[in-house]
Amino acid sequence: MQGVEFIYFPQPNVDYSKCEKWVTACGRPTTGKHAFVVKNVNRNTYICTKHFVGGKGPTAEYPDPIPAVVSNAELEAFKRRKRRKSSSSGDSTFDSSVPTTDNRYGYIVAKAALYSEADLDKSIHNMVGHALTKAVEETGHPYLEDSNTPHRSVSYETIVEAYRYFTQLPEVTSASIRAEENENIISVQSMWSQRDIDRKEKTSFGRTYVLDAAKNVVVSCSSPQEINNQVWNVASPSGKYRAILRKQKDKKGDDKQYLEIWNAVQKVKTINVEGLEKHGKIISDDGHFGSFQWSRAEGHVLYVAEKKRPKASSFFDSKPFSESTESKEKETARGDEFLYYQNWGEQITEQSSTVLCVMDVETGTVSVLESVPENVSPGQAVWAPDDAGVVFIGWIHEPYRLGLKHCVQRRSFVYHLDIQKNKIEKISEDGRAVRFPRFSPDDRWLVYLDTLDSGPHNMCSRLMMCEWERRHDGLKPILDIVNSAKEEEFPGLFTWSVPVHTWLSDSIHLVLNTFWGSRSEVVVVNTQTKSVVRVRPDLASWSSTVLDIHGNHVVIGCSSPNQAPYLIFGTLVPSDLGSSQWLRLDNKSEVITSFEWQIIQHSPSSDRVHPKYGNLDYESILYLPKGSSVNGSKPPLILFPHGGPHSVCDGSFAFQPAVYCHCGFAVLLVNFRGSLGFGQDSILSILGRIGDQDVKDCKSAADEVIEKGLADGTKVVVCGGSHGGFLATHLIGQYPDYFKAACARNPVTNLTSMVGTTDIISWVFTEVGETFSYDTQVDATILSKMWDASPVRCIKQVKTPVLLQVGLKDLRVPPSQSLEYWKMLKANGVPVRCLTYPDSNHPLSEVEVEADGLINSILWFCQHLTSQ
Ligand SMILES: CSCC[C@H](NC=O)C(=O)N[C@@H](Cc1ccccc1)C(=O)O
Repeated sequence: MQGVEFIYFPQPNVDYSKCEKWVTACGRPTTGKHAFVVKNVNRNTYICTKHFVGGKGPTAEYPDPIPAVVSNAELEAFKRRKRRKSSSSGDSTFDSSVPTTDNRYGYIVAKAALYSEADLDKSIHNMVGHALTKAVEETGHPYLEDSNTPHRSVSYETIVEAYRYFTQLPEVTSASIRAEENENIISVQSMWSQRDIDRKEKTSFGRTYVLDAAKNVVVSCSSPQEINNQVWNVASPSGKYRAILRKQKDKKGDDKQYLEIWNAVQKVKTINVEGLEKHGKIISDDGHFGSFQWSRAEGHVLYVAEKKRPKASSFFDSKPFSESTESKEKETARGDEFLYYQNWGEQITEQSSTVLCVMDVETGTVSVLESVPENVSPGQAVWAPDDAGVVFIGWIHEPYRLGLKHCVQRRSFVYHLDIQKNKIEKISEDGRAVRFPRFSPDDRWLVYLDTLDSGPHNMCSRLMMCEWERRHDGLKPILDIVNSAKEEEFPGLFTWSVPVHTWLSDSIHLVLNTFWGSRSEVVVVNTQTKSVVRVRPDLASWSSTVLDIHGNHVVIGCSSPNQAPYLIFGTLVPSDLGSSQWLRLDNKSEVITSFEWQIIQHSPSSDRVHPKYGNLDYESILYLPKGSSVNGSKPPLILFPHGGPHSVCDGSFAFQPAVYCHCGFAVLLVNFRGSLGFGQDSILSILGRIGDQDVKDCKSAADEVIEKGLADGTKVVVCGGSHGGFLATHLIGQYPDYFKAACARNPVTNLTSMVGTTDIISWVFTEVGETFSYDTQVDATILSKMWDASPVRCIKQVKTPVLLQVGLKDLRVPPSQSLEYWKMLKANGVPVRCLTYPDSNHPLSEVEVEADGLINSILWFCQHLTSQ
């Protein structure tokens, strides 16, 4: 392995003079806050091999380190001096018994290190960079190697190899900032997720960066450490304690949860929360119900759990009913063994009714807050000022629950529960759906997001605010719905999440994430002037997402289609955002050299202009294999529309298109009208027009790319999941000669049969332009609209071979949608192959399933691109 290695530093108690010599030689400051002197050296001190002439560590000729940052001229001078002096130091030469360091990752890293951040970053950079370069060098673009006979040049081994290279790129999942006692010293704890195809799972690992905010430098960075069983890990406001919720299998193999309290040096206690039998499972950070928060006084932890269910027993269970068992007996429900508990749909099947719980850290006792109305499932709870109560979101679950995943419009309220007075009040307006309540650092202001409580499953949000003490005087929108926006203007707030800490220290500015065209942007909102300003921490990355805020410090995840995620730390100056300071925590992650990408703007042709909303432009992201037009051979094209339809391809690093493009395909991700980030009119424009407007937007985007000569119009395939699969199956029905192959993951194929089976019935009504209410019945007129919008309508035209990928546990688009389509294709003599994944639900995102689906799709495309 090329690159940097780390070796142990000589220990003062073993060889004081060598230690002292090395300390001086490596040229670190010996005074000031970050002084490096002999007394700082301990068993965890390492030195990077780049500190030695030759860059490979101590040699007989150059046994001692030199400062890391030396110019070539300085290095030559050092060598000359050394030659003149000859080797007269008397020091022992390199001791081969130096203990080896951790090399689990194929390169050697140190735990607490004496090295420059750049050194470590270079080693990672090299590792990933070499891997990818090697992949292209050794395998070429599998498809492009011989574009006339691609089926011969591509083997699954080649694709597997390419797949493996991409699994080396971790994705950041969260980060939190903590200030040490010395306020300039900041630590950033980051969590990452990485595919491990051999273990068939995603592994999580943590890395901690220690920064000197005043000097804007990274002081040290821990090696990655795998952390797989933490459900929550949250620091107390002072940073003195941590509450960790851990899941662990018991001897029977059942998942158990334990709540642990840690101080700076040790675990203080473990509470077997399930053993207390107060509630069901504590809910994780699921983006819907879950929250886990210390009280300001640090005496309590607030969390959300599934409600305890009464024990059900059979009618024939003949336990004697005695005095001593009376109270227990009352808790059991005879004949309820098979009672149906409705859940919250796709991927939220463990939640039915939730409860708010408070754990007393001192005593380890748990109280379930009882005053939440019966028809409400609470979640996203935060402590109210003075810890006197809690503020939470309550979703109304009567008359029945509609799936919550990817659906922001579910009827809900912001509630305040005064714990002492046991009094509950509604804060938000009626007729709305609300999310993410957040108090300002001075506890004066409360903000949250709201949308209509009906209509499309995602849309433009309002940012609402009230002054807490005067909350009864009303709420004001800080950001309102934006119907349409000109180029570069703010298109409205479109977001799936708001960081737990979202305010800057002045309690005036908020930092939020939003989709802005085909991009994820971080914006600073001034709640007084209502201005919205984008902050772009790094011009080298296209998309950014704020992960945590502390004071005026922010940590932001950055990436681009061809750049793996990395972190940037920033110190914002709210009055002059342009002078904010940025610091890259990881060295620039590898730019994937096998492809390039660009944004393409589209204006619908005059026949496609919306009758009500007029001209609405849209965009797409085109990935192009590098060198694909060499010798005039154009790459085949994968048209890849997103699902939703109210979602967006935001230009952050995306695994699937990256693998496709690395394998030699041009990939076109289309943000057709109806996507997030282009104003509310764009969202509304598609309602009643799915299967038509969106289909034409995608087809014409592909036409434009082909007309520009960027891809081969005779080699076009299409793929997509869910609504993207709906578009793929529509496209092959409406343009039977255009596509050589199609791949659809859990596609919506027939709305008339899906309306009774999906967890989000409302979607079917809304998207065909009908109003949904819980008691609406489908009649012949509505059914015919649904039929007209369905891909099965054009089944007779389909000629394109179809690969179906089906999660048998999908609640969103039930497998019957794919299987119904499969039967029709079979009956009509169209080549079809169907992969069913027994334990998968809608996204097919389990590592093994994702890999199987991805590789099969590439092989399917290659097979049918050549068999004409
Ligand atoms: C009744 S199925 C509707 C299709 C589904 N829409 C919402 O869930 C869909 O297309 N799902 C997308 C997931 C998604 C949806 C919204 C935003 C981001 C992702 C898919 O599986 O790709």
